[in-house]
Amino acid sequence: MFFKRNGGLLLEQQLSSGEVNVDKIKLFNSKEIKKATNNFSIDRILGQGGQGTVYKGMLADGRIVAVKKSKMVDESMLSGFINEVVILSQINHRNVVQIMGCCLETQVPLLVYEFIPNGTLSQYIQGQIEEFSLTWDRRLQIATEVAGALSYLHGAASFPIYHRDIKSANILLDEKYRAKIADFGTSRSISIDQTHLTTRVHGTFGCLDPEYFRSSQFTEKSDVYSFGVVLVELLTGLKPVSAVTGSQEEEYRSLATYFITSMQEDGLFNLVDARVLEEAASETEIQVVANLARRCLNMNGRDRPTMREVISGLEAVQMSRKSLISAQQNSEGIDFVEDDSVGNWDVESLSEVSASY
Ligand SMILES: Nc1ncnc2c1ncn2[C@@H]1O[C@H](COP(=O)(O)OP(=O)(O)OP(=O)(O)O)[C@@H](O)[C@H]1O
Repeated sequence: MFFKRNGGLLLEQQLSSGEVNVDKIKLFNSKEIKKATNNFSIDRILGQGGQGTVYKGMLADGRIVAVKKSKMVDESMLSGFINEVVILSQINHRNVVQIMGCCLETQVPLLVYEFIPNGTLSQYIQGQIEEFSLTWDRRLQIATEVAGALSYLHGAASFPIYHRDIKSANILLDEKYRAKIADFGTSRSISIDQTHLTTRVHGTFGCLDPEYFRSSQFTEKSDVYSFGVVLVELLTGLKPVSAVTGSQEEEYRSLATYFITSMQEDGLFNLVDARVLEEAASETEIQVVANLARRCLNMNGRDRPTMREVISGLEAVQMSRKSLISAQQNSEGIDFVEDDSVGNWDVESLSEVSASY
């Protein structure tokens, strides 16, 4: 009965139509999941989101998993769950969280993912996890990884997939602090939704493309906008939306607007996180990343870069840094391994290319 009510028939239909990668999706039984999560014990809760609660669990074979339990039952939310199964089953990318299967024979549907141990990017940016602060190199690496995953979703997968809710709270960090994009509940693939038109606007305030908000037309450039907000968070260490202090009524400031205005008024460096200012080898590095972020946040989607362009901008900064470190080690007489990918990057060549980013 629950299997039917939780969209099991819809999933079976997708399975038989070949839209779901059957090898990747295991249908778990409820006993297995109850045992794995110690009957959904409170001390196993990893986090709570709009769609439900996520628990840590251990399967009988010893694998550690994250189990998302929906907080519905509202019929309209069911499609979000099945949607996430269908989309994730088709994605194979090292920077996208892997789905392992689902369980539909419980009162509410359950999704089972690989467990990602180091929390969310937003927790680090906002200093909620104090024992580890993100270096400038790690921030650049995370941004490049997320950009790589989005570029894959937009173009390299067998058909385009739009995430539609990119934000630092949906970027998980693994044991080596590598990024994994999570939460595909509202994502869409073009093969499922040919029109790209949606009646309900999905996304998160502060991270949502204003053009999509006006038109209800979601494009790959809407994900690019949300990525721009993440890039600004990494540069500044600020939240996407924050309450304006001292205001009588509830007033909120959008980081994207604040950032663009500050750049226009030559105030970029007042906004940049202290750690980034300290660790960047030159202001040009920060300027290149800030210019990229500004372009991602363009009001007009057509004027935003593709994720591919964003990757080459970020890689230019990373290569310039690597090249600088090699040169420093060389001048200090430290042995270093020649890295051909680095090339002859220096601050000047980065300055030259910075205009194009
Ligand atoms: N695979 C995972 N491994 C470890 N922790 C996870 C995993 N998936 C989710 N979490 C934790 O659970 C929290 C909520 O997850 P998620 O954002 O997917 O839920 P949601 O209900 O869909 O949220 P949203 O409000 O963004 O729609 C995350 O912020 C994270 O802390």
